Amino acid sequence: MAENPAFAVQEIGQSLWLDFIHRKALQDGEFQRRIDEEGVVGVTSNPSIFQKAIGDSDTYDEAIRANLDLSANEIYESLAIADIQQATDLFRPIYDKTNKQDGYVSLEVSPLLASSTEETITEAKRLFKAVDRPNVMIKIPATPAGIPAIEEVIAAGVNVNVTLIFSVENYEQVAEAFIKGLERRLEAGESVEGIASVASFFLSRIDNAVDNILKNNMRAAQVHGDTTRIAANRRMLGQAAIANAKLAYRSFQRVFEGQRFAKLKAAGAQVQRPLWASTSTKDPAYPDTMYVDQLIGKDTVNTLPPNTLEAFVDHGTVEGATILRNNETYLDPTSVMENLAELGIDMGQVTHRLQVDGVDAFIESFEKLMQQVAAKRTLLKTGLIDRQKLALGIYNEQVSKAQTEMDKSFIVGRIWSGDGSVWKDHGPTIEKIQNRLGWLHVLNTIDIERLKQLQASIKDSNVTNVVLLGMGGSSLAPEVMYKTFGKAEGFPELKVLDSTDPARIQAVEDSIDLPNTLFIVASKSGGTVETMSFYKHFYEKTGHNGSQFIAITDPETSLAQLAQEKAFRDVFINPADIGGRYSALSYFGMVPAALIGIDLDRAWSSARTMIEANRPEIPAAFHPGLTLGAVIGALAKEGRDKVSIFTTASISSFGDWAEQLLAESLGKEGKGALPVVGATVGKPHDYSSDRLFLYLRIDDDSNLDEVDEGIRTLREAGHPRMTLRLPNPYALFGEFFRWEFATAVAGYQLEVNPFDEPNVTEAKEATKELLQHYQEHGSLPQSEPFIDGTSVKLYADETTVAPLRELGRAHNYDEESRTQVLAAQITGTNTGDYFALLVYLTPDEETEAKIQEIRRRLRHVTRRAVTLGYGPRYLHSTGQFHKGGPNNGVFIQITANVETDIDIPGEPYSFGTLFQAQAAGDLQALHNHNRRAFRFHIDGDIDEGLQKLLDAIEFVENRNQ
Ligand SMILES: O=C(CO)[C@@H](O)[C@H](O)[C@H](O)[C@H](O)COP(=O)(O)O
Ligand SMILES: O=C[C@H](O)COP(=O)(O)O
Repeated sequence: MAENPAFAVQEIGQSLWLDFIHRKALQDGEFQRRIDEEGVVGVTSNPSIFQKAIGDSDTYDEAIRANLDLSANEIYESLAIADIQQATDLFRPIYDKTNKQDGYVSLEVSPLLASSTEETITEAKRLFKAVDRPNVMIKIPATPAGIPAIEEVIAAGVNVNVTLIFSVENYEQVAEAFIKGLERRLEAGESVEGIASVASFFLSRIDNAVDNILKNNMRAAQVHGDTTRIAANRRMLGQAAIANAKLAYRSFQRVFEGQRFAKLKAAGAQVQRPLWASTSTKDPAYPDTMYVDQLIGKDTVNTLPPNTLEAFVDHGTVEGATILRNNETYLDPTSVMENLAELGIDMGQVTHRLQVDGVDAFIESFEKLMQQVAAKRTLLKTGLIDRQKLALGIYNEQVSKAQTEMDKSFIVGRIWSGDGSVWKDHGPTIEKIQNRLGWLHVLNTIDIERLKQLQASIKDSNVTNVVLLGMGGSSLAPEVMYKTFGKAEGFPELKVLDSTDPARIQAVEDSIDLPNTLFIVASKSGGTVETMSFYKHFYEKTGHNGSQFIAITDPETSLAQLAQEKAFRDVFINPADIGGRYSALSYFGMVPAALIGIDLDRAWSSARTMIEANRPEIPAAFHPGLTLGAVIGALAKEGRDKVSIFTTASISSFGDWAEQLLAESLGKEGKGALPVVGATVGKPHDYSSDRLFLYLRIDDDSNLDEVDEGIRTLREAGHPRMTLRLPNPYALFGEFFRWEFATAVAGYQLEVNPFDEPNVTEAKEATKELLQHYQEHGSLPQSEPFIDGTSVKLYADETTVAPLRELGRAHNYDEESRTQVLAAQITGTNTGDYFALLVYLTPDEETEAKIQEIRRRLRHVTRRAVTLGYGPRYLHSTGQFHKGGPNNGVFIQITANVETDIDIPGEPYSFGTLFQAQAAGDLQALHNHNRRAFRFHIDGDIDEGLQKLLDAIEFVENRNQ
């Protein structure tokens, strides 16, 4: 007997078929290898198999792309038929060699037709013709509607694989239908030769169902302490399926060795072989080849999924025609059935249910596949798949694992259905999260027609400027839009005011034509101190002219009320379930977009395309939001938690928006991924191994080649990278959504709630207390600098200073030298640390250039990530991460004296005092979290002061050389 069990069974008269199909395996030689080495002589497919092949892989993308105008069903059919044809051609030599006994490939009729005889008949004949190969078998279920169809289709000369058979009675109906079909042919004078059929009898599902009942029985018997009953039930575990198949085989022998069939046989008919299906063991307690070893018999087929086939080839046993025998483990089938009946198990009922469920499961797979194909078609039409490129090197595996896990946990579907438990297990947080998912539904909640009317009313009007007053999520997206698109012809300019620095407020005021300016007061809460202070200032400046104001806020906020009282020009009430940083596509982003003349239809269509491409039907492997989120989350978990975002020139402000989204959503509970934005692309040696690079590029942007080159060099040096190619700037409206979705997904990965910002309020509270002190004492509290130079003073708490002194000593630094103390801090960081420059200066050109130089040099010297944020703006963005994220930040707060000041109408403090109190409040909050933070206060010329910081960096650089 052959040594390989897969060939040995053939000698007993059993054929092994493969229960699997996939284009890749057809093309890369896997099928041929299985024919050659594993004795495979046929193939079965079903809707679940095609769902996995077509729906869950990218192998078919090219073929789908070539058929984008077809319906999902037509696309599926063209793919399936092409695979079946390729497989039939591959197995044709076997078909010829075995004289039409083997070499068949099965294709199932749509499971949606399982309850209609007529439609099944038509469909089976149509598919048989469409595949157009003699060795194809059309699969028809053995349902009540299927049985008459089988007879009819056999009579028409079609090869049939009857599927979903679970009971012996049903098997006998199938055999009867087959024989009748052949008899009709004989009667009609037609040939019965070469018409092949198999009857697919399912195994593991029967054991699954019966074992469940037995185990329930055992639990019940346990309650009564009935050990005899427990034992009787236990003895029957794992017996039902094999016993049932053996009984079916007896029927087979009776029918096909009987007189009636003899006549057909004489006319050249083949027997309808029983085919064992559902043969992978589902209960890991059972041997993985039990449905193969025990069911070997002449004139049978066993169709095996790849794993089971491999297991059988590896360690299967072939001990003759086991189907005819019993042994100590697998008992006599008749007695098994009697025992099961005695234990109250009605096999008729069990098998009937299994067939009904089986049809349903195939329908489910089929429908899922249709949705996936439709979604894939949409996705391919958008070009999004081709435009997202992962180059993650060794991290590929983690990311695909994360994708698979999320697919299995239905994360995308659960997010879309508003399931807050995706992020938190239980408790009131779930409800809070559920009230933060409105960004998913902007297409239904934002009234674009109303925005178009607003747009029309502004175009060519006397409004020359729009000033947006708002912080963080209420201002960042409009800023990106204006910086990217500018203003369209006939529309006003947009200025974003998000700083309490009096010089900046003055600069805005000086740059506008006040009477012709429209102010947008944008605040979700309606109570943000900066925003409302700006409002008070400009409301007074306009001479209390409410018609120069528009409010964007949540329902029933004090701002909504104010807008009504002061007769604002317009009020946009935003859905309350959209959090600030997820509000780009809500009124917070779209009202300013309308006012600067952005093409709203184009913007909305870009957003819509992306939103649809993120629907649950899109498989995890291609899902744009899930993929980006998986990359960010999985790499952060691997220590690549500094997310450097680079863009080409025209969309360079996108990073500021994404920075808030990622930092504030993920930086909490000591975890997070730190966005690093606005930096120049460095050389590989500027970075250590804590980076992930995310690159957004516009296809024909001005500096494309330069950035491409820089990024390529980083990738070649082994840094992981994901590139998102955008066809034009309007694609940003889609990106807003992709990044929001991705952030929600990364929040799931990092097990944090991505919709709250628990640590932002701490700086606010500290600021409030300082302002209270100011009110009571006429000045902000003063602390003692630990280095008191003439042009620069350094302040910090003892937790920050003590280790610095120690480090300084180790390096023989002068404890009183500012440069050397700073140098100690610059030198004294650990792997994974980052620097944050928190700048409370007015960013004129010269200052900005110097700060950028500091940033670049600091990165170069330390290879640490260096972030840059202007206060108080960053408080509404990275401020959350600084305090809530991991304690690996070193904070250098840069302040200066306020030269000119502006009063805030109705408040006892000025903008200048507020600005200073915000800096001091944040420093205090950082210290409260034991962060290494110090204040670098410039007392005099800014440029000179900043030079001192550069000197310290240079000092370290020189020491390093
Ligand atoms: O019907 C045939 C062969 O005719 C098979 O393709 C059959 O559908 C499969 O073996 C089963 O669906 C697999 O079932 P299971 O292992 O998932 O329980
Ligand atoms: O990111 C949001 C900012 O903290 C501002 O909040 P707000 O919209 O309630 O004014």
